[in-house]
Amino acid sequence: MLFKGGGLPHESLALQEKLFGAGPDYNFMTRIERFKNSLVRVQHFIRCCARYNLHDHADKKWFEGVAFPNEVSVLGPHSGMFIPTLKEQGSEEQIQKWVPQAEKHQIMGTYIQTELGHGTFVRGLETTATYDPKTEEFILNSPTLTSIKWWPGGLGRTCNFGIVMALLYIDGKNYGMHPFVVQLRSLKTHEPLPGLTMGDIGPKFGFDTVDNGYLQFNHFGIPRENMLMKYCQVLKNGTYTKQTRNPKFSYGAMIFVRSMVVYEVAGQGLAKACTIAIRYSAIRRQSELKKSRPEPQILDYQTQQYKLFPLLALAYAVWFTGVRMKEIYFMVNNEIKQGHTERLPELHAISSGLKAFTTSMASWGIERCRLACGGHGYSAASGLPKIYVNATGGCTYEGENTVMLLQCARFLMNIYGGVKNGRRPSGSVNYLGERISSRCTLTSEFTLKSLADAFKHRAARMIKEASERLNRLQASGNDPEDSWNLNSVVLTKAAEAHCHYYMVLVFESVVESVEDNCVKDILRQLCQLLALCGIQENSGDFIQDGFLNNDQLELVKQKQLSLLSEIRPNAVLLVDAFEFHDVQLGSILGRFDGNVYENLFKWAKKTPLNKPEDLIHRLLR
Ligand SMILES: CC/C=C\C/C=C\C/C=C\C/C=C\C/C=C\C/C=C/C(=O)SCCNC(=O)CCNC(=O)[C@H](O)C(C)(C)COP(=O)(O)OP(=O)(O)OC[C@H]1O[C@@H](n2cnc3c(N)ncnc32)[C@H](O)[C@@H]1OP(=O)(O)O
Ligand SMILES: Cc1cc2nc3c(=O)[nH]c(=O)nc-3n(C[C@H](O)[C@H](O)[C@H](O)COP(=O)(O)OP(=O)(O)OC[C@H]3O[C@@H](n4cnc5c(N)ncnc54)[C@H](O)[C@@H]3O)c2cc1C
Repeated sequence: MLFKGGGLPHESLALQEKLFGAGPDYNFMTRIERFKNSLVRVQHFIRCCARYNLHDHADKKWFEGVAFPNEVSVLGPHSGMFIPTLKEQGSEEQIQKWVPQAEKHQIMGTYIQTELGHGTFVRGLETTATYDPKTEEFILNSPTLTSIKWWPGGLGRTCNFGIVMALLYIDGKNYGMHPFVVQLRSLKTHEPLPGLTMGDIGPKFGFDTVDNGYLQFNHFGIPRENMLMKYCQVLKNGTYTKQTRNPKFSYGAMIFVRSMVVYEVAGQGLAKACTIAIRYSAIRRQSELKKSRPEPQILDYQTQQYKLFPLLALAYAVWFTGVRMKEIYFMVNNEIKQGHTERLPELHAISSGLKAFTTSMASWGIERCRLACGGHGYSAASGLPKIYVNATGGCTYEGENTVMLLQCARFLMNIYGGVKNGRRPSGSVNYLGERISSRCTLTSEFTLKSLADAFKHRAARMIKEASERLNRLQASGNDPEDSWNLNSVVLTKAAEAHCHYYMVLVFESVVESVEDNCVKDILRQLCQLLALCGIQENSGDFIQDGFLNNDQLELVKQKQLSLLSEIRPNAVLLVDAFEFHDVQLGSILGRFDGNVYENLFKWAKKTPLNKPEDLIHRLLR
């Protein structure tokens, strides 16, 4: 019960729904069958929302976790981007008009930004929305091949509405990117409206249950009232007005999803993978530790513990960090709504940095879990391939990870520059204003404070060095842009060090807040392991300036190894504590009852290749 709190009743309700628990096996379906199956589930989910009065986004999420295990449905873009953007960027009138229909699923929408030629560089997008005061319409157009919208989830076949990000033109003047509500398909026939060419972009690495799509506009008119006008307005006569505001408000949907992805994608994905790999490692027996003794559980091999327990610690860390990231998002967003925008840059930086840092770590960790399961990990029955292909998408969507780290670094450079000029930083970067000790306080006790301080030292030093290197590059004649590019590897590493410190700090604060001494001790061990592995894997960063010496590094290694044995008795309990139901794991290896072999055999017998099939039979005869 460490995690779930108020979510359980909704999860139990969802688990009672036969359609979610049973049905055809995902692994034996073609992509089209997967997509259709997901749509059937979407419809049932919508009925359940009405039946159980599910309105709150968080309540629905519990349900979705059971209805769409380890996959994204078309409801993701609808409830995660379309509705929040309407709410955040629409005027009161617009919210009244569209949000109730969208919440009742009478219209289904998505977020249409990326184009064939540009995803990362939002200012390079080419779709135009030209205002015509005579008809009081915006004319949407795709002027080039590269301007065709490409990727939006649900666009291919499902959605009948979308929020299209396009360059606003009035009287030949470009006012930059703005959001427009666009009806895409007939509400009667579901056919694309005239002037739109659209469809699915084809098979992908994962995301089989989502129809990521393309959309080409051919001078397609929409009413003036369809530009989202909370912050900027276009009057009937074509006058453009805007509130004093940060132009980056129109990037708000991205900040929201980045903030959610840390928990929903990285935290959940890695925790599920660890659950599967650790439970299976307690079931699987192989080789011998001692002659003539029973084969040990593979979890008793130190090397297996060394593979999996750091990932378990990481899963806890990412989970806690994801919860904290959500809290920060809602807190700062409330401040922004009340006109206090001071913390927007920090929110952008920390959500970009953590989204990148945690999805990369989780993606790497899920693959390690799969490898740790040997041959059976390679089978779809393990559930790990599906978890991996869907979670690793998080490294790319909502801002490619390197680019996101560079956004975080940009903020860190601004803050560090400010500190040099006497400004006091606050929030997640307040340590940049502190005098950081150059002496390492780590002793064999490895208190959480001393470990966090080591990460603080590393982050502060790497940020300082990245800033100084940037200045040197400029001083030696490079312009600011070239200097940035020539320094960008160093900058991404500084951003990672900042995020790493943040994650260790969050974990430490969670441990300190736990009252039950037994739970506290176990979590402390995990937090220590997380930090010690971080030090060892990045040891160069800690010894480069003499902060850590060889003796201390040896202590780090020894403690890491002793923690493996200390964690071993609780390992299975620690993954059980995530409380994933078998339906959510979708894994034979990770089954709660441990009946792995019997069910693998049953599963293999069901595979379609074992069914009588004329052509195969003829070819093989
Ligand atoms: C669908 C969601 C479902 C559910 C939601 C709930 C839970 C989530 C869980 C799961 C999600 C599951 C599935 C979803 C699956 C997929 C959905 C995917 C959707 C998409 O991918 S939508 C498209 C996303 N696209 C991007 O992210 C593009 C990335 N690029 C950019 O953001 C920008 O172009 C970039 C790189 C930031 C550069 O912008 P720009 O060139 O304009 O800025 P500068 O670099 O010049 O910087 C200027 C200045 O502005 C600051 N800044 C930049 N961005 C922001 C921002 N967003 N907010 C605030 N400030 C910003 C920047 O730092 C600079 O500041 P400075 O001058 O230094 O002070
Ligand atoms: C599963 C999935 C779902 C998606 N859903 C949606 C959706 O619903 N709506 C939507 O609008 N979009 C969606 N997208 C698109 C997604 O947002 C973009 O693919 C993403 O933002 C990355 O942009 P890109 O494809 O242009 O990558 P690119 O920018 O082309 O990246 C390619 C490489 O170039 C590097 N690079 C690019 N710019 C820089 C730079 N400035 N500095 C250093 N390196 C750089 C990157 O690091 C990367 O290594 C989705 C994508 C995926 C994979």
